[in-house]
Amino acid sequence: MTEQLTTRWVVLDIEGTLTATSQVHVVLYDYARPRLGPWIDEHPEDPRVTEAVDAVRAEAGLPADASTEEVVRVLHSWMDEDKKAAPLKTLQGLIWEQGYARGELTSEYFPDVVPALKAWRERGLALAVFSSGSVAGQIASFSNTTEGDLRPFFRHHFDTVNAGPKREAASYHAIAHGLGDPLPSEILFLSDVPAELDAAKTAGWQVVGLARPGEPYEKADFGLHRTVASFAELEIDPA
Ligand SMILES: CSCCC(=O)C(=O)COP(=O)(O)O
Ligand SMILES: [Mg+2]
Repeated sequence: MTEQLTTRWVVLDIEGTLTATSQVHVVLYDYARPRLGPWIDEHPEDPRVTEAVDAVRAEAGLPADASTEEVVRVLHSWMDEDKKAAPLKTLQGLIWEQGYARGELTSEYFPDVVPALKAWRERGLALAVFSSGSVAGQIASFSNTTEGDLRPFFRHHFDTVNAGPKREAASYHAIAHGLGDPLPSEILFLSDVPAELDAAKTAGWQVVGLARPGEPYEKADFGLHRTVASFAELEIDPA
């Protein structure tokens, strides 16, 4: 079934919406896992790294002088449980940035994604991203994809640091402000996670859930939210 919508902005989640969850949990997490310890030890002067490490220690209840090994043990356990903790996302993003720049990582999207993004842009819609992945990691991931460099597609990037938690309405108010304060009803959020859709809806946004076949949220309870299995089911006109 086709869902017809009218909007100015389309804000997109990444994992489970643009890309398969396995791309993040297997490809990207496996790339980051063995590199976390060396990255921390090799960047003692980088405030992004030292602040993230301090934040891990604090959040995990480790002493302020806990070793890299202890910090990495916590980071690995967070990846095992897919905890979307900001300091983990910061460190992963830096490592992925290098991986994409070196050509060791290439992003792959669901087949319906890039054709839809192109069509929406051609229609004059503006695109932005809101993901738990850090802004640096997001931008890097769009730089080297199986379909080329997609960075020019997106006007804004938001993460849990510059916007806030994905399951809180306040984050969507902050994003709307970052987009230049369009009417909330002129922003459409696409995500696979019902709680994220709830929060965006509370902020007055339009929302559509992605119930993609084979993905963890395929059979989730989306409540009253409209859902599609693919972007091909979305027909979006500019407001
Ligand atoms: C290269 S972006 C990596 C995405 C990521 O780390 C992540 O946790 C995705 O979460 P999302 O909020 O996009 O579902
Ligand atoms: Mg998601």
